[in-house]
Amino acid sequence: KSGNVTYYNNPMWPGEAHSLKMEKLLFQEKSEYQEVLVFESSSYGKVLVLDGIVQLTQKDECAYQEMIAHLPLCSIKTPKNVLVVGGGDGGVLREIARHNSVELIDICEIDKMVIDVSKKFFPELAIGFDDPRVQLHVGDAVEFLRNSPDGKYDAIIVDSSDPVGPAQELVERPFFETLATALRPGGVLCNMAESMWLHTHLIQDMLSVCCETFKGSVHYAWASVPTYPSGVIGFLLCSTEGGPPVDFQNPINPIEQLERAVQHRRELRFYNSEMHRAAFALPSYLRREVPCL
Ligand SMILES: NCCCCCc1nc2ccccc2[nH]1
Repeated sequence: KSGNVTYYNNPMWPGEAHSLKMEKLLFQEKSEYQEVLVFESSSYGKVLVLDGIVQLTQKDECAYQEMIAHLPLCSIKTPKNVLVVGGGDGGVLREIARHNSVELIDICEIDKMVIDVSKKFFPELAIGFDDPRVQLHVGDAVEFLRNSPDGKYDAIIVDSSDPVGPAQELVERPFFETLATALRPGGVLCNMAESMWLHTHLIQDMLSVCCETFKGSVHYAWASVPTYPSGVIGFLLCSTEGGPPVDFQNPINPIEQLERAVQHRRELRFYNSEMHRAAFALPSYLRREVPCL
């Protein structure tokens, strides 16, 4: 049926309602972990919703997928082994594949339905799974990392949903410690870090845990994503100690050099080295609130 899909009273945006006009309902089922919904919107293309929270739309997914992948990968010289936690829609894999220094892309997604739904309705994202470097692991990332050798990864990207469901454990201290152990010295972590307008306390909590856990550098960056409540989404960037210091604000491995190398992939729509630098400019209230920046 067509009409408006409106989300009231979600704890992620108390006191607000967010609405998109729906042309056609395409998929709605409960997986083992969450409700998975796909609909054709009037103005943002197809929309993927998990437990009532918009995860991506065809129109603005580029901002999120490109930033969460290239902010970390353009901050180190030659990323080789990369791990994606979550990311079952495949969009981040599509972006990582642009980096020809990458040799292995492990992805650990807990909900197979997200992968299957993306392949059916979002082929321009699920194309990420076609890259021969991708190794798919369906399951819990905590379990996956328990069996992973220390210091295996140059970069880890946590493309999670909100910590109000299957992703709850991904924002707690033990998991950040597990991530730090899985990274090589001077390795980088980038995880989805909510809205600086709505989740300052959650961001503050995550940042203070990361300042203690990652003895390298810890930074917060953000991007405009109109279909996320408050219109912005943040990224937490951390590097482990013991390697060359990582200066997140000045991409040591600029995407523009890579672009010349690999022409046949879909071109970037959002990320570039200027947007990379700009993403770390923070409002004063956040700079004051955020320790160790
Ligand atoms: N896994 C893709 C990213 C998911 C982000 C979901 C998200 N982004 C938000 C922004 C403001 C409020 C709630 C939000 N929930």
